[in-house]
Amino acid sequence: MKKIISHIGWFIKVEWKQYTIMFILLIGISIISLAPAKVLGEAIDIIVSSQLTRQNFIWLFGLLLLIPVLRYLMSFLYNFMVTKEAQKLAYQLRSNYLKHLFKMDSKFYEMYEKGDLISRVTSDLDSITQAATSLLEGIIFNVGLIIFAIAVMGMTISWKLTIISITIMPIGITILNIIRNKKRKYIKIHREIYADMTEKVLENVEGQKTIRAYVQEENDLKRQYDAINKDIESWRYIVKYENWFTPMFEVIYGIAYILAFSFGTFYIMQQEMTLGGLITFVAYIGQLYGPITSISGIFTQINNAHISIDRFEQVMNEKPEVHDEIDSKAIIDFNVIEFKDVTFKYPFDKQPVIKNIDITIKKGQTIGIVGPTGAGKSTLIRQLLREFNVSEGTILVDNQPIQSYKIEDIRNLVGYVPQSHILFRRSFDENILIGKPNASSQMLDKAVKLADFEKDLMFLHDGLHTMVGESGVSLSGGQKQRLSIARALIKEPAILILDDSLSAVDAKTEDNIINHLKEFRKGKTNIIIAHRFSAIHDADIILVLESGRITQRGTHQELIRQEGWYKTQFIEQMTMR
Ligand SMILES: Nc1ncnc2c1ncn2[C@@H]1O[C@H](COP(=O)(O)OP(=O)(O)OP(=O)(O)O)[C@@H](O)[C@H]1O
Repeated sequence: MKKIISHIGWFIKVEWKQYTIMFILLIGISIISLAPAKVLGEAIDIIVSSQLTRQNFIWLFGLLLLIPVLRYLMSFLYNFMVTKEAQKLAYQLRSNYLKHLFKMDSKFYEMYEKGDLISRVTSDLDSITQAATSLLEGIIFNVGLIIFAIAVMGMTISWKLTIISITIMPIGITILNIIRNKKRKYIKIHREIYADMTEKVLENVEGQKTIRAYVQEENDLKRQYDAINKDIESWRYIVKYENWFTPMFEVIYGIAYILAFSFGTFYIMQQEMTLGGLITFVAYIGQLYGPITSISGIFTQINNAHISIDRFEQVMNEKPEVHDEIDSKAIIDFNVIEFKDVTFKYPFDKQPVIKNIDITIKKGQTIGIVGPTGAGKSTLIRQLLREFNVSEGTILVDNQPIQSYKIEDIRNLVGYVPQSHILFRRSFDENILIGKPNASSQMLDKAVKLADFEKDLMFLHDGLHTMVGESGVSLSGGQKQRLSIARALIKEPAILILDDSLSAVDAKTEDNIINHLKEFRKGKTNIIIAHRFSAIHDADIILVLESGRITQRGTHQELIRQEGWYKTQFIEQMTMR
């Protein structure tokens, strides 16, 4: 409870006026809920004692009519407000979470699976929001109703009967507590199993084409069913205790009725209470059932919310290792970038992927990077995106460590075209404009031209306004590559990185793009990772990376004269042509 309040205290502080009105409404609703039984009891006593007059009748009739109308109005207002507050809170928590995810670095995304992150912002967040809003109702309304009912029963009907009837209640409440404690143990496990199931469903949706291509539907479905079964199994544990104990609570509650009825009849005979009093009393016993079980439900909700808050806060408390310092410097262009003895190891790996790298990248140069698959080419160049901190050595930008600059500025220097192209379900131009949202239409046209995408436009029914299908499925591999290149080019970045981004285009298109880069990116830096040497042939410097180390460097002409990986591969590629 304390945890929930401290977690959403800021929200209650901001919304205190609404919370105060809701508090007053709930007290009103709980008092008014008790009124019909009381009026009915009074009416019966008046009838039994033959004191029913026309005036009494109109008065009682009016009251019985007014009570539900008032209750309806108050409940309507309360429900309206509570729903609005729940939505506001969910919006705030969700947007804070999403903002936080954007701040996190690549290490964080290696630690958490997508499905897990999604379940934290959906089911966990729902349980926090629910607790934060329904707790007020649960506690104020139910506790209020129990207190008022017992007070009315004791003060206006019979203290003795009240004490006799409610002594049985603690046993019932203890039973409800047992159920709650047993459930708590399994809820945490269930949340983890649920996250795992979400991850598997996501993987299945993303990879369904591959699964179908390899006719693996049955195997994959089996994996899915296993995950779903595990989820159901864990939920079964949770409801098991409920199914065992809830009927016992009903039996004990029934005893309260028997006690009220038998002792009540006895007190009527003793003329210690009236028939109307007993009817009101029994009606109140009935009215207490809901609040008592609800309060136990509230404790379950509190438990769930505690677990969810822990899971939610675990993510929110993660700090990115790659972050800005207060005195981080701004940078809009550079002259020279130097890798000095850089070694890098992925956070959860034992061995470094790139080792003792020394390179100098000057403004205006075109650098080619080649090497066997898995040699570390992408890893090497992605260091410029500041996804991770290097493990050893330094990267200097104009003689200052790269960490001393604002991360956003460093990323803004770079236009990175990755190997796997992420296209969004937006139009072609919107996909390109992600590179520079405020670009003019001339800049857009130029980027399309430079990426050699112009020729594809005639096949699009609505030109650049045509929608790209889900994850770009309606595009060929080469079209996706060129669209991604246009996105990077529109940014007019100081450094353009093509990470094996020409692998799916034909030789002529590759030639066109390389020629466009030479022509239009004069004075800017291009880094091209490629397997086909034709793409890096004219680079100022070509680096050969093997097993994470630079084994050769030089121009194409220099490298084909040296014995080594480059010459061997070059001859192989020439003979295959
Ligand atoms: N996020 C990651 N976490 C752990 N290891 C990784 C990660 N990304 C890449 N690796 C590993 O680092 C090594 C180098 O990968 P990298 O993608 O840099 O090579 P590459 O030379 O670009 O390969 P390719 O030519 O096939 O694209 C590989 O062994 C790969 O498994």
